[in-house]
Amino acid sequence: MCDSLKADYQLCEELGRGRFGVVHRCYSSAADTSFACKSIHKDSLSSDPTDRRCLDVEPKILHLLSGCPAILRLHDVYEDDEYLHLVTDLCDGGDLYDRLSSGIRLPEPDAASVLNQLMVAVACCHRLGVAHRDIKPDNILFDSRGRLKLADFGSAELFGVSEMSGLVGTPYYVAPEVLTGGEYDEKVDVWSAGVILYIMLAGVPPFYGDGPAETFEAVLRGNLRFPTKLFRSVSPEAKDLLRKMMCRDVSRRLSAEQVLRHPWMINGGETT
Ligand SMILES: Nc1ncnc2c1ncn2[C@@H]1O[C@H](COP(=O)(O)OP(=O)(O)OP(=O)(O)O)[C@@H](O)[C@H]1O
Repeated sequence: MCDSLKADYQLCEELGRGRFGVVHRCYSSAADTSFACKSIHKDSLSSDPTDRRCLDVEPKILHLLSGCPAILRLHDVYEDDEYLHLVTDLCDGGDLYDRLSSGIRLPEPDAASVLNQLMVAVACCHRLGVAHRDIKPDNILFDSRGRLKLADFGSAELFGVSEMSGLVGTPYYVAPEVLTGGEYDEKVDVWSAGVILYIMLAGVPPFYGDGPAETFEAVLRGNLRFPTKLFRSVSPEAKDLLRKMMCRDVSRRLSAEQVLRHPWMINGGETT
């Protein structure tokens, strides 16, 4: 354990474990507040360059985004021979994955409130030249007051400096242009957020198959459908927004800012 971390924070209970490390609650007596401390064990990262780049990229990008609302804020970074420790906002209100995992469907105003906070975060990333590239319910956390915090920037990339390419993301949420192997832009995040909106309203993802390969196939070739059984009570305005977020033609897909200005968002999901 890093001495300078111990001097600044008291390490408390474990909150969870990921592939590369463990997350604890930590308490700062100076600030009289609790934070989360993610400790990444450097040896647990394979020699895979994609895994190793998380060590560099995540703290740099979180630092760059530190003024953005609705993004997990990085407060401190500590490093020793074995570990990298990232001290961030504490999100003890759970994540969107847990809220949706029972196939629960949210009323439109609740879905609009989640999407609004998510798109404020995404629009801020895009203004600063950052594409998240792995937007999914597990990476959408809530603090104790229920405020949304977009997390996990280990797959994020700066665009504008060079073109983005490479297969990153998670099967249900990945945009089709990522799968075709060419270059793509930050609108991959709008597609993923559209998939999340669909799941919030329908309780199931728009594209899925038996296993990742079939899901990729469905993302690449499937039509966006609104089965009557699931969408009978969903408003035409919400369906219009879904079509415009999951538009295969990237030039016609809405930007994050345009999503925030869509009538369904402006009306907070309240329809007449
Ligand atoms: N800021 C936080 N506040 C509260 N709990 C957190 C916070 N960050 C992570 N956690 C908890 O710790 C667990 C592990 O988080 P971590 O970011 O290491 O991995 P992950 O994103 O779940 O998985 P992976 O990194 O393997 O893709 C999470 O599932 C969550 O329960």
